[in-house]
Amino acid sequence: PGGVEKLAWQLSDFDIGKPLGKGKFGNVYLAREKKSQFIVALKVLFKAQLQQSNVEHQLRREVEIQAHLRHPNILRLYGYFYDKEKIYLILEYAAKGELYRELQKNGKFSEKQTANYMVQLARALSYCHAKHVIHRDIKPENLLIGLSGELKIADFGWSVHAPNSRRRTLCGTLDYLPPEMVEGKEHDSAVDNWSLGVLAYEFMVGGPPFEAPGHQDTYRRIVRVDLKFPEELCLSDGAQDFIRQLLVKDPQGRLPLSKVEEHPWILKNADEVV
Ligand SMILES: COc1ccc(C(=O)Nc2ccccc2)cc1NC(=O)CCSCc1cnc2[nH]ccc2c1
Repeated sequence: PGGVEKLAWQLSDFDIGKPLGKGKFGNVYLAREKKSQFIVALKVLFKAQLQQSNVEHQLRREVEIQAHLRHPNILRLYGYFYDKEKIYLILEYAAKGELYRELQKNGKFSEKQTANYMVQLARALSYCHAKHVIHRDIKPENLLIGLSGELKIADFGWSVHAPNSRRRTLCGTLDYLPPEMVEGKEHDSAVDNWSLGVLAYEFMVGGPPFEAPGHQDTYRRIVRVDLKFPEELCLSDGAQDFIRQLLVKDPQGRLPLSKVEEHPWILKNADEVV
């Protein structure tokens, strides 16, 4: 009967389409829920692999966190179901795909495009911080683009409740991590403010600010906040000031997310506040 909350989803409720991506724990497929014809992304995770990597608790926490997040710039997790060997995540489908492909294709974004993305990210992160969720992994690979070109923070493999000092296994790139995290210190939501600055730099310059040949070199550049703007790029003073206000060693000294939309460079370059 209509209106009765669906008890549990199952695979036969969906038509499976093309693969959207291959992840560490499983693959993602375009899918359509048969009754409603609603398009989703179905992420298939293998229980065995999750157990081997001992990340079931992380997935459980993430599903718990995601269930309460509803924001236009945060990719939705609509639900999940499982069978004997797999867990299926029913995710929002971002029709315009992965942001880093855009970045690779164009090399870099304009100051206007970047300012608009900064506003959207600041709103999504403010929303998360209000719910005491810090993302800690804001990088181009974790950003998707929705049908109307809006940004969606898409991967919550590392979101935790703030404050947190759990040492993050530095397997991924250090490029987006703030000094306090690379130094393994206690960190709070200000880590996301730092990442916003790294992203703004990467969007307008085409590569992350502290890129270096090796881990150690990147580490040193981050803890020294060794920030340089390529002369030939003629990045506007406003853009440089915006980035400098976020890439501050002292977490408390970083531009608060609530002040991002008031920054002169944002006011000048972002489209009217919707
Ligand atoms: C809210 O989102 C997520 C929530 C949880 C997880 C996850 O896997 N958690 C996990 C897994 C194992 C251990 C611990 C935690 C992943 C995502 N998000 C994505 O994976 C984004 C790309 S898949 C979707 C999607 C959409 N729209 C697209 N358009 C083009 C490609 C594409 C791809």
